[in-house]
Parts: sequence; C-alpha cells; structure tokens
Amino acid sequence: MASTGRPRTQAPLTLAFVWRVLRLVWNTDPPGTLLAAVLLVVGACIPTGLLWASKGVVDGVAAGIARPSEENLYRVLGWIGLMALLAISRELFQALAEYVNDGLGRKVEAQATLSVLAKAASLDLAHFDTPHFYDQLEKATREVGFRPMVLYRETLRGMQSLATLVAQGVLVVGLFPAALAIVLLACIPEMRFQFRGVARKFGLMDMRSPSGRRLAYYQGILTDGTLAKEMRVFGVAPWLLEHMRERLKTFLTEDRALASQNARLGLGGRVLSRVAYYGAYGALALEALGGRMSLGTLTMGVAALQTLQIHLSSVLMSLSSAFEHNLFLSRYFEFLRLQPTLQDRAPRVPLPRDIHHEVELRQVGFRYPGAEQPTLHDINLRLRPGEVVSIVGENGSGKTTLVKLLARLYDPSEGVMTLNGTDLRQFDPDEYRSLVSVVWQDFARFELTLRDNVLLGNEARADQLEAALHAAGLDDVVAGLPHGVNTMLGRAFEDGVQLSSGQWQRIAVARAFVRAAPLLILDEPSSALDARQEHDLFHRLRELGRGRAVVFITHRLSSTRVADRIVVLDKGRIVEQGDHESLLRAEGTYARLFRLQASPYVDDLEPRETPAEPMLRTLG
Ligand SMILES: Nc1ncnc2c1ncn2[C@@H]1O[C@H](COP(=O)(O)OP(=O)(O)OP(=O)(O)O)[C@@H](O)[C@H]1O
Repeated sequence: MASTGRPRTQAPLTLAFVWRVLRLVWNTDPPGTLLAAVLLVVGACIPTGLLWASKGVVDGVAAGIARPSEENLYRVLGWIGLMALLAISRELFQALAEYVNDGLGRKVEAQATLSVLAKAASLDLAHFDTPHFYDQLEKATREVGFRPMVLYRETLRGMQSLATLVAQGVLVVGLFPAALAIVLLACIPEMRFQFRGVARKFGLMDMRSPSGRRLAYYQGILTDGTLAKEMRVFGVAPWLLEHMRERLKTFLTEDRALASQNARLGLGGRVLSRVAYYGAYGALALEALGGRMSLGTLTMGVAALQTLQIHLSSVLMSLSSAFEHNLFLSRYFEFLRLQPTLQDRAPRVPLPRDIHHEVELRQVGFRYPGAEQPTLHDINLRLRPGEVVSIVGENGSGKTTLVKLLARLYDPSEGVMTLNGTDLRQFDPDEYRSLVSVVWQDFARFELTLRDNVLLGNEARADQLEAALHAAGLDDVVAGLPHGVNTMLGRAFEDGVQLSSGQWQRIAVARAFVRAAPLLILDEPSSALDARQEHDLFHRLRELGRGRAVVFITHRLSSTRVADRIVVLDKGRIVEQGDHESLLRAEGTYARLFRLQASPYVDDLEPRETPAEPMLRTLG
C-alpha cells in the first residue's frame, strides 16, 4: 500500500452545509426540532438571570452591612432563592434537552443513512466500475452516521453560547467597553489556528480514503466466511496482517504529526486569550479601586468577564466543530448529488402494452467507462418472442457484457437498441428492466429464506413460487429443508441451512423464472449443475420460452442444440449465427470449438508445449 503522504490543507472555509443539516433535522422530526430549539433559548437565558441575581445578592449584602435592616435581609434571601430556582431549572432543562436531542439524533442518523443507501441503490452500474465511486461512497457512509446530529447539536450549542455571550457582552459593554473589545479581539488568532487544524485533519482523512478502504477490504476478507477456505489453505492471514500493520503504523505516524502540529498552534492561541482576559480583569479592578464602580458591579463584572470568556471559547469550539463536521458532511451531500449515468435525457415514453416484445440491437458498440478499448463492436441482433437463442464464445469475448446491455444496466456507446421499434433510451430504465429476467453468471446468494431468495419481495408473484421452484428442479431440495420454503439459507443467521453451489444456482434460476418477464436471459445457468440437472434445465427452456424471448449463454456447446439460433461472439463481434447443424457445416469458430469440446482429452491435436509445462519443469 502506498504512503498517504502529506495532507492537503486548502479545505474551503465554509459553513455552507449547516443550513442543509438544519433542514435535514427539521424534515426528520419537526416537533422534536422545535422543542430542542425552545429548550435552547430558555437554557441560554438562565446564566444571565443567575448573574443578575448574583449582583442583587452582593449589593444587598453590601447595603445590609452599611445599614442592617430586615428588609435587606429578605431581599438578599429572595435573590438567593431565585438563584437556586434558576440553577435547578437549568439542570432540568439540560436533562430534558439531552433526552430530546438523543431521540432526534437517532432519527436523523437513520434518515441520513437510509438516504445514502437509497442513493447508492438508485445509481447505475457504471458508477460501480470506478474506484473513485467507492471512495465517494466510503466518505459518505463514514460521515453520515454521527456527524449530522453532532453538527446540529454544535449549531444549537454555538447559538446558545452566542445568545449568552451577547447577553453578557451587553452587561460588560455597559460596565467597561474596552474589556469586551480586548477579550473579543484576542480570540481571533485562536479561531484561525483551530480552523487550520480542522482543515488539516480533513485533508488527511480525505486523502487517506483509498488506503482506508483497502484496510477495510483486508479486514473484510480476513473475517468473511465464504473466503475462509481459501484463506486457510493458502495461509493468507499473516501476509495480510503484516500489510495492515504497516498501514496502521503509517496512519499512527500521520495522526501524531497532525496532533502535535494542532496542539502547538492551539496552545499559542489560548495563551493569548488568557493574557487578554487577565488584562481586562485588571482594568475592572482599577476602576473599582478608583471608586468608579461599586463592589457588586465589580463582582458581577468579573463574573461576567469569566462567563464571557467561557462562552466565547464555547462559541469558538462550536464554530470550529461545525466547520469540521461541515467539511466532512460536504462528502455526504456530494454523494447525494450523484446522478444516474444512463442516457435518460430523451423524453420518456410509456412501455409498449403489446403482448409480444422484440428487442433489437443495431450496430451496437460498447466501451466500459474508463476502458481504453471497446468490448463490443457492431452488434446486430434481433430477439423475437418464442425464440431460444444461445450465445457462445471464448472467455472475454463479451457475452456477459451483451447481457448487461440487454438488461439496460448500461446504454450502448454506439448504435441503438430498440424495444418494439422504440429506442430503449426513451423508456424509464427501471420500467424497461421489469421486462427482463436474468440468471447472472455470478448469481447472488442472499442470506434470506428460500422463499425470499426467490421472490425478493415480489409478493404479487407468490402464487408462482411453487411452479418456479419445480421448473428450476428444486422440489427435492425444498422437501429436504426443515421449514420448506421458509427455511433460512446460508450460515450467517440462526437456523440457516447451507446449500451446495449447484443448489444455490438453481435458486437463482427459480428467481428468474418466477418473474413473468418477456425477455429471459440465463448467463451460464448450468455451470454448477450436475449432468441430470443441466439436461432438465435446458429441456425446460423451450417450454418456459413459450411467448418469451430466451437467451442463454453456455460454454457446454452440447447444450446449444436446444436453441433455435446460436450466436457466436469473438473479441466482441458476432462472427457467426445459425443453428447447430448449419454452423457445423460452416466449419468456422463454432465448429472448431464444438469439435475441441467433443474430442477426448488425449486427442490428435498437434503436439505442443502446454502452458503448465514450464512450471512443472521448475517444480522438478
Ligand atoms: N466492469 C468492467 N469494466 C471494464 N471492463 C470490463 C468490465 N467487465 C468486463 N470487462 C471486460 O470486458 C471484456 C468482456 O467481458 P465479459 O465478461 O463480457 O466476457 P464473457 O464473454 O462473458 O467472458 P466469460 O466467458 O469469461 O464469462 C473482458 O475483457 C473484460 O475484461
């Protein structure tokens, strides 16, 4: 893993997202937000009330000493009683505010996390093809958990401190304007240092994202049950742990350097503000000594100066904290701004209501985002309802890529794809996809019940569940499960039952069958199936294909006999099309591949060195 280097420090000095966070909090729970704000305003007034009451006590005591009277005694006791009442109310308001903020925080966190997940789910596959997207996703999900609510709280706390600060600033300015000016001016360097420290931290974290992700990836593979076999047999753990140790060591060094730099700057700022505070304190004392200020006013002035300093530093902390959370949350809002990349600017038309759907590709070319070379070139293909088409070709020839285009996970880079004559780009991608059902080559194994694995929430098709399981050859599997279709699959959750690879693959097949899609695509659906299951599956395709267009990809060329048409791909181009017999007669790529597969392994091919031979020689 490469070193993360020095952090960038030129983070924009902005609080631009504070308003959006406040809106997020408000939209999540308007009454809760209002209550939190009321508690804030009331809570902010109490310290000032306490100060006024303390002035009353001191002045009352001073007057009482000079002229003892019962009236003075009751006045002093009254002020003390008021102070106690205010102090108790402050505690009450604080407890209530904590309770309200905690509940609100949880709601905001859930809301923000769901919005990231919903956004990620709405994006096209092209986004998932770039490491930059994973960095963006990592930054958005990392920051979204706690930061919105902390920023909200900091904003409230900052406003609370600011309100108290203003109230006390008014007090101090009335007594001695210069004291206020000194204390306020002295906080400017402290604020600058704090903001610079935050910007440095943000720069470091931002730059660290790719190596942080790699670290998380290693952590994931060290703990992933599905990889545990490979990890143990090949003894991977020590090697990975060493990489992680190195990376963590670099992180630690970088963190220490940042912390020491920030501590030095912070100390300078704080020393300056303390000097200013004691300067102002001395000035007030001189005023009192000169007889220009009563003892009560001096006591209140000193206390006001002290709380002024405390609240000023609290406002500063809130500001710098708000700045920090604002910077990190900018990544969250940037992520929410991402848009799907499918070319959907064309005016939308509703899906055709026809019973028969025909998909056609005309001179289609496709290049993956960021790829230098196109993967598909000049593809002309028509898929008619009721027809079974097989796509064959060597590894990397572009078969799965073609399926991704058919499922409209990408739009072609060249040419046009149509549905019943209308350009696919005119349809809503999700609506179009409702016409397509796919068994993917790398099908998903959901740790859900068998029923949920097949229906995936599509309860409208629940009546077809049994038929789909039967068509996928799963009757025996279901009969053997302890809770039938309601059995939890996989080992991640309680009572889960693990299936074999072939059984999992048949579940993926059932998932595709249960959906009444006019275009059924199966990408190597039998790669994990035994000979009987494979035979049954391909012979059922005809029956299932009635009224639909069926496309299947296979490397076992004997299975292509069930197809009406075989399409041969080579290096991203269709090089042959036809039925099995005609392609054999053509003596082209298909015939060569078919004969190669049909021939016994000890065959009459030209003797030549196999790729494994040099390695075998090295091993002796
Ligand atoms: N997401 C991607 N981004 C960039 N290139 C890709 C991506 N997916 C596949 N490719 C490239 O496209 C080419 C065709 O891949 P594809 O998966 O379509 O082949 P295939 O014919 O299905 O292969 P196989 O028989 O091994 O399944 C390959 O060279 C591959 O590297």
